[in-house]
Amino acid sequence: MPSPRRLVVEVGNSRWKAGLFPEKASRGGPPEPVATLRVAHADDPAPQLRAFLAEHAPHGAAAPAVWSGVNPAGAAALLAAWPTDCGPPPIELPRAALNRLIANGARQPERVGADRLLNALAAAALAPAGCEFAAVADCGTATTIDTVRLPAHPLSAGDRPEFLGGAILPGIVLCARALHAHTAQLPEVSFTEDAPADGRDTEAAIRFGVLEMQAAVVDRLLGGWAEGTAFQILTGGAAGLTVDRLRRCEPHLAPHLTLTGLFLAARDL
Ligand SMILES: Nc1ncnc2c1ncn2[C@@H]1O[C@H](COP(=O)(O)OP(=O)(O)OP(=O)(O)O)[C@@H](O)[C@H]1O
Ligand SMILES: CC(C)(CO)[C@@H](O)C(=O)NCCC(=O)O
Ligand SMILES: [K+]
Repeated sequence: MPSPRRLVVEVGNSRWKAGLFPEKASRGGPPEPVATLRVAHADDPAPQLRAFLAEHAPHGAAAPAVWSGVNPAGAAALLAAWPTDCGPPPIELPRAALNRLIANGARQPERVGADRLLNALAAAALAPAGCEFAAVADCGTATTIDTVRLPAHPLSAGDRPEFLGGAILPGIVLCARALHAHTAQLPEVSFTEDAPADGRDTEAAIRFGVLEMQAAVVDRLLGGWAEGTAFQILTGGAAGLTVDRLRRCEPHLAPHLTLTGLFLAARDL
């Protein structure tokens, strides 16, 4: 019988994401999901979750599944529609559990989004030994660019990573939507890998402007913090569209960073 897999679910503002992780930690490097799923809140979760688990956890996932997130209404809807033939609905990662794993240097620590703290936790696991700081850009509905002080002695129980705060700005879709909502002539555009963003028509000019704006902020903050010595990580749904436009920094791409942070925290429950 293969080792069981742990299901974790992160509830974002536009989508929820699930990750299946091997229950037993592999030696070397932070845990990576064996499979992931991204579903828009507007979609019925049941069919996609059933198909995902049937394919990637045919012997059932280890209980309990754990969720965390920044969108209480989205989480309530997901839990209400959870197909119980897939196992009991996930339990919420208690904030206290997260607080045990990561110190929080924010002025109002309880207001910091769990996704930002989970990213910081995963960044600390991912950063090479000897780094003093990590910086994480997460390009989602909102984009966040945060810094983390890394523990000098990761194996000593009292030495935790510390979330230091950062920037919150609109993600690429929100930027484009705001242009459409507040102008007479600008259309709503979508961002796909093959849609032109070369500025040669109205849609392409909006994509060009918005993507360059995101990349410029990521470049400036990720590349600038701690004089560029922080370990730099890029994640989120729009990371792939952003990375090629960076000029100054070459961040480590970690598409499932938040899920890795959630698995680390869930494993510690
Ligand atoms: N297939 C795709 N290719 C490129 N970019 C995408 C794709 N799907 C979504 N995006 C972009 O990713 C962003 C959403 O990212 P992500 O899935 O990380 O966050 P989310 O669930 O929308 O929000 P949250 O920040 O709350 O987690 C949007 O800006 C969207 O344009
Ligand atoms: C900033 C977002 C929207 C990013 O997903 C989320 O982390 C959030 O709602 N945070 C609450 C405010 C804060 O983190 O300070
Ligand atoms: K996010």
